[in-house]
Amino acid sequence: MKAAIIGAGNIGRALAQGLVESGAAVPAAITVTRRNSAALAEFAAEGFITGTDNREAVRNADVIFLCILPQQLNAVLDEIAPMLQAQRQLVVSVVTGAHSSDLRRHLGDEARIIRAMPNTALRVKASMTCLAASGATDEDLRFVQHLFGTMGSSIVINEELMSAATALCACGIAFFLRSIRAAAQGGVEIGFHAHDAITIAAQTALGAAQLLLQNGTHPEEEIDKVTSPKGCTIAGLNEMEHQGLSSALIKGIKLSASIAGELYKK
Ligand SMILES: NC(=O)c1ccc[n+]([C@@H]2O[C@H](COP(=O)([O-])OP(=O)(O)OC[C@H]3O[C@@H](n4cnc5c(N)ncnc54)[C@H](OP(=O)(O)O)[C@@H]3O)[C@@H](O)[C@H]2O)c1
Ligand code: PRO
Repeated sequence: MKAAIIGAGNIGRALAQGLVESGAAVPAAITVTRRNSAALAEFAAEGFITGTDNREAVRNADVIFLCILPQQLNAVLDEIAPMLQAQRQLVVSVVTGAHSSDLRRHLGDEARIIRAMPNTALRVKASMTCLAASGATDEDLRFVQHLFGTMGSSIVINEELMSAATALCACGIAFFLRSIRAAAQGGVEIGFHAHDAITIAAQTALGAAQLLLQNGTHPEEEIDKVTSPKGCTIAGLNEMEHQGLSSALIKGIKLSASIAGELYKK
């Protein structure tokens, strides 16, 4: 696979690294672009093809990943549209809030488009990626599912749920990271050095996630196995709930999803 990553920022970086780490592509088959050429030096040092010319990057690619900000999308689409060969090339957009019909307005009716909503854990092959196809073939979708599957897990969703996916999955990693940081700060208050507190909190979070993913259980079922009667877990949990833990997460995710849906229009 020859890939073009248009927009080598945070998620473009994670994607480039994930593609290589997972063995899906070698650096020499991936062209990464951004306008600031100095910022591409580290990619070049790792063997990626780099450049500031999006058209040139698209010309040589089988798969084009759009990794620019929503407000940068229209200019990029207009720039690459004349180069795009729908028969030969697949467009994968990770851009928040831009519907496939928005992309199609610029790229034409024939364009094969898949929207993807991964998170930065792509770079450690542990992303959750939500996918929705528009005008792409079943084979395209299977290919992209496989691709993101090598960098974690992937799930196909209705495109109308893409803003919800953005909040739960792409922003979600920041929400869980903040939770781990908060737990670690609590850990420091009760006696651990910061580094140990983060290691303990992060591994504990990983264990919690693996219990759910491997056992297919509901979180509350696993919690019931931890909360001894009159014990310290239920005391801690109930205090967190009195302080609004679940409510804060739910409200944050709802706000995030509603803003995700508006970002492209701004
Ligand atoms: N970050 C995440 O975790 C995440 C997860 C899922 C989806 N997304 C979505 O992915 C997109 C990118 O997010 P991000 O966080 O990676 O943003 P970012 O770090 O700002 O990256 C965007 C990149 O696009 C480049 N760029 C801007 N205009 C360009 C152009 N005309 N041609 C080529 N490159 C151009 C920018 O570099 P120059 O200024 O040097 O051009 C920048 O490196 C957004 O739509 C976001 O909603 C992000
Ligand atoms: N980062 C982007 C944002 O914060 C979209 C999901 C993750 O807008």
